[in-house]
Amino acid sequence: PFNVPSNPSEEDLWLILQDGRVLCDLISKISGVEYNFHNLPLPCDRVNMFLSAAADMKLPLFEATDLDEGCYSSSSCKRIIDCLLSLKNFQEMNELKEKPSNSPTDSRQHRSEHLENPGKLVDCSENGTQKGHLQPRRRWKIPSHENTPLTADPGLPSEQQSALPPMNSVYGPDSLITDGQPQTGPSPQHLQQINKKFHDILGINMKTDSNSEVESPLGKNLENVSMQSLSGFVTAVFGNKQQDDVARHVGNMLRKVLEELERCFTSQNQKVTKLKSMLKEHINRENKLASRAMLLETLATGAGEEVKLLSRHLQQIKIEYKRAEDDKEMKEAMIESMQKEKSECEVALENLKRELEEVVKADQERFRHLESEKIELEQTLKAKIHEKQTLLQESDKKIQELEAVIALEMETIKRKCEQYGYFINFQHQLLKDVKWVLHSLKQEVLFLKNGYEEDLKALEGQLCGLVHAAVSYHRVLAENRLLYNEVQDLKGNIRVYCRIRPFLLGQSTKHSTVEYVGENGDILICNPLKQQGKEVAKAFTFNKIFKPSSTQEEVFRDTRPLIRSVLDGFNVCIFAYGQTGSGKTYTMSGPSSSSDKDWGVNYRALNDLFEISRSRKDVINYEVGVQMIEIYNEQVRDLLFIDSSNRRLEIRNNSQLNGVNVPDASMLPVNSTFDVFHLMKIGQKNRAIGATALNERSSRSHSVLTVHVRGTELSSGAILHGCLHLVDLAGSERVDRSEATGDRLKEAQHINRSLSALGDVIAALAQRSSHVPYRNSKLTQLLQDSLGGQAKTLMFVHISPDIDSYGETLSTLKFAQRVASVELGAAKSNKESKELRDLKEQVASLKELVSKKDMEIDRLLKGKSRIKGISGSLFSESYLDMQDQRLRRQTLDSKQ
Ligand SMILES: Nc1ncnc2c1ncn2[C@@H]1O[C@H](COP(=O)(O)OP(=O)(O)OP(=O)(O)O)[C@@H](O)[C@H]1O
Repeated sequence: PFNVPSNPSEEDLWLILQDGRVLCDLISKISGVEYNFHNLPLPCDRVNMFLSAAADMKLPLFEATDLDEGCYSSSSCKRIIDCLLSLKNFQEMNELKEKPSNSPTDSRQHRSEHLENPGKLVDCSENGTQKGHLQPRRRWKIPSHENTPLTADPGLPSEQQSALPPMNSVYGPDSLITDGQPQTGPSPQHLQQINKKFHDILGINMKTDSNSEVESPLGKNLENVSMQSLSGFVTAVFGNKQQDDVARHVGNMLRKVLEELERCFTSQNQKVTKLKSMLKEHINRENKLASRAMLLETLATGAGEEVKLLSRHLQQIKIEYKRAEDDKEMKEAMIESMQKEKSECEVALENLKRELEEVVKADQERFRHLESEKIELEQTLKAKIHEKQTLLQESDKKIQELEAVIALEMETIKRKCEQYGYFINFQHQLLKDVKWVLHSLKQEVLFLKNGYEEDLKALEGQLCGLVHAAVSYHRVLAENRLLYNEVQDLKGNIRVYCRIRPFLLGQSTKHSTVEYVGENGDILICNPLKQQGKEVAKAFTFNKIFKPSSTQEEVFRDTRPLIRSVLDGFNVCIFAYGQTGSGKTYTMSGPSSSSDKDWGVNYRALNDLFEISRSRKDVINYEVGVQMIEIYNEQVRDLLFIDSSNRRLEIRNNSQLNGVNVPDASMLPVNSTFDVFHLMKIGQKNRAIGATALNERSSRSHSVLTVHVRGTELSSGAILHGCLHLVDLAGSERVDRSEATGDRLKEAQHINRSLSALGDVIAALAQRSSHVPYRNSKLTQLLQDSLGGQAKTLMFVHISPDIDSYGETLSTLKFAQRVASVELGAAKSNKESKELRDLKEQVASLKELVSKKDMEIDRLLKGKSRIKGISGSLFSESYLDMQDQRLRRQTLDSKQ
């Protein structure tokens, strides 16, 4: 409806818009307000009028200068078109208000779309109602990939085409606007080109269709490429490759990328130079145009119509100039971005170069290391070769030396062989001589052998004699034992010796109760203070009386034979009886600080025992054990207890237990007198523990030292047992005299009871009574095996000569006499009886026989040792042992 040519060009349309008249007509028509723009002479005033009217209608506005820039500036163009479209929408809405549409839904939709986004150019192109209006808008539509040509628009003038950037450049003119916004990234076509090149560089045959197994991330728009797809791509490309292959591939790839980048840079540089030259041309052309404009302006002053034309021309030139300037700006921006890209590429290139250099450096380092190793190895090998060569040379030398030595040795050996030959011949000769000597020696040996055999036979005879002698020796020994026992029996199985204690220091020696002591065991006791004739002296007879002057040795002398009986296998019991302080302990043990001279019966008996056992060691092997027991208040206690529990012990009358009647008491083995001393000290110490301040324990209890002897006859292996009891009895003083009460009375009663029980037992034995009351006291129970039978009993009765002890002395002697009278009674009554004389003769003859046998044994022993000496010089020890064993066997056989 406006003054528009039927087929306007783009420039025509812009010129119309710049004139402003069409715009003013249009807005007057649409708004219904009459604008008097005809009065306005200048196009810019008319445009300003339009813009103020559009502002009143609250339409989106543009700048007046936007019309000058026109289609060469996308932003200006967009603003203008937004404004016009809004105007158009405004008109359509007015039309709708006037006449309702046949398809209200479509038009409403259409309208609403325009209202929501009045500047959306796509809708304009699709809306057929806008045909014939503003045709150049087609150029600003969003280009699709299919429709966008990759070459220049043939519709454009050649000048404009040359001003546009080439279509294969990064930003083509068709990619300038996307959804109404200027596009800042590369075009899809360009990305495809890059992708293709990238594949070419990688040498990867990638398929870009949707069915391909591995899709290159470069096949998509780079904005959408994620790191996962890139890593997937890398895994797909390199996943099944070896590490070396990957390194090689990456190396190749980097090299190709570098090459490509360099190539890009060179092409970009070329383009930049080209653009620069184009820019220069533009500037030249602008200069030309400016000069032309100046010329035209001068001409315009002359011609009115021509001026109009010229002004048009000028306007056109200005537009061209503007366009050229825009073009220049765009190219500069492009150059800037390309330079930026170049610098980024250069940085990347630098990084790659640096990495490459590092890799190369590492390789070179490795190579150098390997080289140095190689050199070292070569040097080592050379050294070793040299060493081996020197060794080889040395070994060669040594071989030569050894060969020379061997040759010398061979010479020496040859010489020695010759010498040995002579020597062997000489030895042969010598051997012959030796053989001859040997023969003669053999003859001599045979002669000697015959002589020795004869000697041996003689010796054998002698040995047989010796064997017989030995057999008879043992027999004689046994006989001797029996005879000895018979002698002891004849002396009496129960013997009572009386020992008179000397006066003690401080005691008056003026009056002694002992009136007379006879040589044959008689003793007269009287009270010197009593008037003569009133009381007769009391006479007692015992086996022997020891005077106060008797020494310990003398006292023991008559006891010694009984010790021998113990070793012969008989039981012996030695008692010390008497009142307290009468000297019992003195007799049995001796004074406390005793020397050998003062030793009591105990030590002397044991000393003898060990001496005799040692003298018999060739015949019998003795083992000696000791027990020490105390009987206090009819309770048996061990005096050699080891543990602290000194418990009460039981007496078991069992003679089959080798005479050990208190098996629970400690039995300690002894090998010497010293051992016995030691044990007795322990016993006395333990006995003293029970003592009180008032009473000595020793006077209130019986102590029994029992020596058990076990002898093994070496020749026959026969075993004999002997037992020696050494009993220190408690004080025998009478109870009524001591006027004791309480414990003391009880003790005294026990003592008296046990002593009278002992007297009863001994009396029963002496009378050979059918019943012997052993069980009446612990003491008699304990000594049962050693009282009666073949056992020997010896009682030392102790009396004190002082007048104060007269009564006790009398009672003691009476008790002792009761024991002794049985044995001695008969002899006492008829001392001169024939029986006794016979007995004495018999004893004398037996003694003679025993001494003879002893002599015979001595002789045999001497002969044996002599023969042993002779045979020792003639025969070896083993031979003699053999003979000895043979003899022993023969002896045993003969015994059997
Ligand atoms: N034959 C003796 N020669 C010299 N002194 C003696 C003799 N007999 C005993 N004595 C002395 O008499 C004192 C008493 O002797 P002993 O202790 O032996 O008597 P006891 O009968 O054992 O007394 P107890 O019943 O208290 O043990 C002691 O000092 C002792 O040295």
